This record gives sequence, C-alpha cells and structure tokens, in this order.
Amino acid sequence: MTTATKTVLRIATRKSALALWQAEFVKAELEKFHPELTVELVPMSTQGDKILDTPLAKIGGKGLFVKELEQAMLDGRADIAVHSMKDVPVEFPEGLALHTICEREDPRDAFVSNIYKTLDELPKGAIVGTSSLRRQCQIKALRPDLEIRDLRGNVNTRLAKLDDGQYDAIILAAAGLIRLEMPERISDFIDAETSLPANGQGAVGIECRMDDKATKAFLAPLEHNETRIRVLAERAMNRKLQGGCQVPIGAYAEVEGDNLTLRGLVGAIDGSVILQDSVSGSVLQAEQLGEQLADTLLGLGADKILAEVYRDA
Ligand SMILES: NCc1[nH]cc(CCC(=O)O)c1CC(=O)O
Repeated sequence: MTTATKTVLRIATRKSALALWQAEFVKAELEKFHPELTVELVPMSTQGDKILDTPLAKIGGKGLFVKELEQAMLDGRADIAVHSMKDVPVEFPEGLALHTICEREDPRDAFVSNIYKTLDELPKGAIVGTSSLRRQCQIKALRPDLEIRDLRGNVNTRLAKLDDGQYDAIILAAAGLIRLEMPERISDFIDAETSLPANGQGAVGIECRMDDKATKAFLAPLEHNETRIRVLAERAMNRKLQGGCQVPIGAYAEVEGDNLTLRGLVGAIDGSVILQDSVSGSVLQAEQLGEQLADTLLGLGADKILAEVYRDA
C-alpha cells in the first residue's frame, strides 16, 4: 500500500498582472528547488485595488494593498504572500514577518513615451503621468516647466492611458515592464542621479507566519543576500524618516565587496527643495547606515518638508 504524501503551499496574491507574475515566479522557484511540493495561487482583491479613482496619498497608502493577503495568512487560508518590496509597509502585523528577499531586478525608473525618447526631449509644458510624489519632485526639480498629472492603476492601465494620448510620457518602474515582458515600452532608463529609486524598488519579498518553520525551510533557497542588505539599508532610512508609502523619498543602496553606499533624497512636491546625501560603510551595518542617513536628512530639514506633505495630503 502506498500513501501519496503531497505537500501543498498556497500563495496569497493580488490579481494584477504584475502581482500574478511575481506569484508565478515564486511558485516556479519553489517547485524547482522542491519537486515534492505543489504550489497553488490564491488570488484576491484588496481594498487598494477597489479604490482606483482617488489619489493614493488621500486614501492612506500601501497598507491597503496587503491587508487582505495578511489576513489570509493569519487565517491559514494561505501560507505566504509575495510583495513588491516597494509596496511593503515598514511594520508587520503580529505573527507575520517578511522572511525572504529575492534577487533584485533593474531598480531604475523608466521613461515611457510613444513620441519622445528621453525626459530631456520633452517640450516645454509637456504632460507627464505619475502618481509617485518621489518621481514628481525629482522631475519637477529638473524640469519645472513640465506638467505632472496623476496616473493610477496597474501597469497595463497606465500604459493604456498613455496610448490614449492623455499624457506625453509616463514614468514607471523598469522592473514591472521587464517582468511583464514589455521591455520595448521603455524609451529610456532614468539613472539614479536623475531619479533616485524608491526603497525596495525592483525587489520581491515573501511574507509568512513567523512560527511556520516548514514554510520557512522551503523559502530558504530563494533568499538573495546582497539584495537583502541593500533593501534593509533603504528601508531603515525610510522607517527613521517615518515615510509612509506616498512620500517624496528616494533611497537607493549599492554593494561593492563589503562596502555599502546608500543614497537618500527628500524633496518638496513641487521640486523647489531637494535634500540629498549619501553614506558608506560596512554591509554589516546596513540598517545603522540607513538610520544615520535619515538623521543627516532630518538635520537638513527633511522633517519640515515631510510635515508639509502629510498636512496637504
Ligand atoms: N507602486 C506600484 C508598483 N509596485 C511595484 C512596481 C514595479 C515593480 C517593482 O518595483 O518591484 C510598481 C509599478 C511602478 O512603480 O511602476
């Protein structure tokens, strides 16, 4: 007599194309490392997916996109949730933790247009779509003559609005377009000097129940140490600045050997003030370096800028 023992692992995921791609990616990785494992997707809609017509800053942020996924794990309806690290709040509900950080895709912002090849080429008064205050403040600082208009929705919705002619260009994360196999939509990669990426941009993280040892063991081979170090430094800076989701804050870390360099930026939404600095040190001090840089930015006046953003939101 044989008893088939099949272990099933369930992934809670949003239904957007990008979320599903990321969940499918984690499923494929898990099944590659653990042939005995069956991985199932549990797609669900979140609050954030349902409220599409209000600027994100006004509806309280990225927590809205993860609450339902987290409840599913707490209820045992799912074992893990896969997130874009950029969208993961800095704090977790009791009993859950971000256990795994996978290797980072291209972290840069992408300039996307059907007419113009680069940001520089845009004529005076051109309309640029983004709902990210971080992108907005950096573009405005560089090109005060451009008009920024809000752009919501998932990646495909945003591209459709560009193709409709509602914008001359839009800014998206390169990682999303690469993952969705639309690299040809990227007219130009915007370098970090021009637009400092958001903390965690391009990295995928996996959340699970803290006491779920079996799941944690399955996840172990998906961990990418260098990405973790970089994202830890970036998130530590944001945490210390008390940056929620919708904030004009950029944070980008790079690692060379044992050395980590973190760049940080806080800007006024209209681009009239941009505070930036960087810090370098041992990779073993990633989080301390993030906090140190946050303190430097606070010393330069970041608290005043952020207080204004929260007041106006
Ligand atoms: N805020 C939405 C979001 N969350 C993650 C990505 C892209 C992929 C990533 O950064 O990992 C995007 C789209 C975008 O900013 O254009």
